[in-house]
Amino acid sequence: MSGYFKRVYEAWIDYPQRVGKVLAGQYRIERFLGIGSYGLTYLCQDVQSGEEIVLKQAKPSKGRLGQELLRREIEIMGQLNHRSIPRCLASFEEQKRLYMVTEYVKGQTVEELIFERGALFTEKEAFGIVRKLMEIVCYVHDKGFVHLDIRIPNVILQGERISLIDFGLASRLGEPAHIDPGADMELARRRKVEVSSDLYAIGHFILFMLYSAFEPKVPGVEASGGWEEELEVSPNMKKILRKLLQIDPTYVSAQAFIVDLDAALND
Ligand SMILES: Nc1ncnc2c1ncn2[C@@H]1O[C@H](COP(=O)(O)OP(=O)(O)OP(=O)(O)O)[C@@H](O)[C@H]1O
Repeated sequence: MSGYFKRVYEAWIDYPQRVGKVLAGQYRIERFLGIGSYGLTYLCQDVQSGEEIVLKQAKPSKGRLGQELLRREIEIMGQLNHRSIPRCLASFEEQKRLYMVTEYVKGQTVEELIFERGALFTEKEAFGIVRKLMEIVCYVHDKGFVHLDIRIPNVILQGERISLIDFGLASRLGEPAHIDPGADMELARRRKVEVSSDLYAIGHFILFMLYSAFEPKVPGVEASGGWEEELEVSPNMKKILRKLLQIDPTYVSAQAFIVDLDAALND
């Protein structure tokens, strides 16, 4: 199939289901939340309990691979039980399509806060948020998994509460990594099934928050030295960031990072 027809075909089969449709006789679609690499996500109402829930469907164009990845996500989420991770409530198949039902997390993603609401994070706020995030990340690691997709769209804030969502790429530690042989170094650092991949992703997560408050000294002119030149980061936090981002030898565990983080936060 030519590239053009493939794209048209995929857009057609991946077209979101209509608002108001009831799936499994229980979940009424209220709003289409988004389409990711492998799934379509809806906000639904559970007509039995009245609760809002999130329904994730494997992307039809991804065929068996999409179904397999969703099955994996269901299996992993079923092993996680933490108040800051949406619980997997059910899964079902309808018309040969697999669905996962999870709790709906209210609030805004860090991506929405920065890019839609214009939120500005100070260094203290950014590292304070990451300190809370690390409690969730440590729980995931202690359970024997890595998330592998810690990014600003996957962290939701609601007041003081913080949640980590989207376990679509999560893997069990020790499993082989699924890295495309053509992947660049950046992607390989994020996708290796190792704790360091989550820490590397957290380094970038922090940079996004710090850049929210960044104003170039000369408007429109980028510094050549990247974040180390552009951002005003305290020496302790800079050392931490260099380790997270693997510029300096990285942390051996999430716990080792937390020790440094706590020391810097209490400085
Ligand atoms: N449990 C949840 N509670 C609240 N919002 C959620 C939940 N799960 C997903 N979302 C939201 O639904 C939207 C789509 O999410 P989803 O994870 O399917 O795709 P994505 O993040 O856009 O892409 P990808 O899966 O490729 O990372 C996002 O805006 C996300 O914030």
